[in-house]
Amino acid sequence: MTVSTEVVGAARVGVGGPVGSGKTALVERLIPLLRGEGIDLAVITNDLVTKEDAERLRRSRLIDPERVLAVEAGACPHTVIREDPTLNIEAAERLDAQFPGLELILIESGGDNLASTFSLDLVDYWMFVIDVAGGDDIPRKRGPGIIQSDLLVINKVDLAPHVGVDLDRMVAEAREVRGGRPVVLTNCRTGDGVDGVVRAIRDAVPLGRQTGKSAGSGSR
Ligand SMILES: Nc1nc2c(ncn2[C@@H]2O[C@H](COP(=O)(O)OP(=O)(O)OP(=O)(O)O)[C@@H](O)[C@H]2O)c(=O)[nH]1
Repeated sequence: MTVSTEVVGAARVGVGGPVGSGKTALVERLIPLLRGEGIDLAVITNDLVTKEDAERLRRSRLIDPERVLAVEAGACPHTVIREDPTLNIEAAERLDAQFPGLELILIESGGDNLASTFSLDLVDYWMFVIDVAGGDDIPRKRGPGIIQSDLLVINKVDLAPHVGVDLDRMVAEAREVRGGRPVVLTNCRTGDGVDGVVRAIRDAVPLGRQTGKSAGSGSR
């Protein structure tokens, strides 16, 4: 049997995590690094009832403002990335149609709780961003975002000494509950560690979305 591998759009990478963990800050750091690697990029943001994150990215001038689309998620941020991702899928298809050759779309979820996950109908790969100020017991709580994500990003490592967090223990526990799947440490204030997120994406996600085979870690 011949398997078709026609490219039908950009690869889609989800960025989820609790409120204020640094998802937008991470996206702001990822954009120049990914573009610097020559990747044709766009971004979708999800906010509750505003377009604030999209407007922040457009204002930043890190990327052509037309390449940033906003989805208003309503009361339940996880609904539009998991139970019914239609709005996000439509936004991704609009970007694919508007920018032929688009290779990668970052889809930032609205801030949610430790249980939020992405539908593999929407994304090829997703990361979950937590921060050390949320407490070093967060990995031990084994929320689905922490366990199931393709990549766990522990952000705000600069704050560890200020909030009494034992970073080594936090990372060890995160690795243990994730069964060895990747964990990256970042400081999105300075950009430290963000190159590790780029490497993880590049290692796991074929650019462009292909029919006939599953991309990244999940099939859609
Ligand atoms: N010290 C420190 N602050 C950070 C870091 N990353 C983000 N912040 C700050 O944390 C706050 C929240 O960052 P955002 O990027 O808005 O977080 P978010 O996850 O997108 O927030 P929501 O979309 O509201 O869920 C901001 O004041 C950032 O400046 C970091 O690595 N270190």
